Amino acid sequence: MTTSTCGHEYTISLLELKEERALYQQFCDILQSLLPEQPLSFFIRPSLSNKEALKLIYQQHVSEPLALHEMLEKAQLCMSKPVLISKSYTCMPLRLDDQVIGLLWIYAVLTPANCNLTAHLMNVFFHQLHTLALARIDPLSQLLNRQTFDEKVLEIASGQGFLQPRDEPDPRRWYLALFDIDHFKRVNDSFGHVIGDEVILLTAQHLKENFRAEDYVFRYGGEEFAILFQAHNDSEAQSLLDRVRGVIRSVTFPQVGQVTLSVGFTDVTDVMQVSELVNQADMALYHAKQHGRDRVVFYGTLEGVSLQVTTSDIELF
Ligand SMILES: Nc1nc2c(ncn2[C@@H]2O[C@H](COP(=O)(O)OP(=O)(O)OP(=O)(O)O)[C@@H](O)[C@H]2O)c(=O)[nH]1
Repeated sequence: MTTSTCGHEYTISLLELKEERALYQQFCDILQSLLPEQPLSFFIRPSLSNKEALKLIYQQHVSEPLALHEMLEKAQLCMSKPVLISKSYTCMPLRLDDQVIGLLWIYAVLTPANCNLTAHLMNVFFHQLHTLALARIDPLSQLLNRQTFDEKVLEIASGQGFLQPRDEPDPRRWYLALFDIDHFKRVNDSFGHVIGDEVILLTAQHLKENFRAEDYVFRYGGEEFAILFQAHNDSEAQSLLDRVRGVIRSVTFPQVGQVTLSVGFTDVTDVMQVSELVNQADMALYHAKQHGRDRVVFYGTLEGVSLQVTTSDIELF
């Protein structure tokens, strides 16, 4: 962070950033230099999804922080105000569609000048975050798009989680699953592309709802979805994917009725190339398609079998 104290320079420094992690870091650096003596906590929902809980991003000089639910309750007090100032604290909530998607809580009363500048910079930060988030979204399904996929896989394979890992004694590992809607061409041919698009959208929503907020759900291609998710082991991953497959199988899609999915998955190791990882999940998906569809296949169970699949048979992405 520069030593500048100029609001304009702070604004420019936020708008220049094209990567979310750097944007968070910059905003936290700004808070540190703008409010060096103030105890504060800064929370945000990193994906801007209202399903996700607020995460603590930054804290300084805080000895006894308020519980998050207390903060949220207090934030509700300023529904129509951009900033809430009491005798002992200043609260700046960020809102999107009536949801609090971020919260800066300062355990002190700011001067009006500092308060205005901080509120302004918080809005600049949020709008830049929102712009970056929109560039990562597929417009039809509202899932993360293909362009974001490689970036996230590399991030995960190199051991950098964007979010803090859950505090569990038995850590979970990352897996990649490829979901493909079965006989989707028939849906388009029988009902038209508009209904086909609706099936893609509804499937995307069900997938998103059935994975955790910290997992990543992508629209990978036309009727294909890629999921980066966590499980303790291979059998837990298999059960989770089978459950999701079952959920979608039980949905009655308007006009179309039942839709099934084939799924191939593999575990993510830190030495993998993205292409190798996708190739493994794709081989498992291919196997699921070849063995009746509407099933989940783990790449790790394909030893020997995968060798029978010739490269020309595999639809690489
Ligand atoms: N409506 C709609 N259709 C799409 C979209 N993207 C791809 N498709 C169609 O999805 C269909 C995929 O067909 P195939 O690759 O033959 O696969 P399938 O019919 O699902 O058969 P299996 O995968 O073998 O079960 C093609 O007809 C594409 O035109 C999209 O965004 N919207």
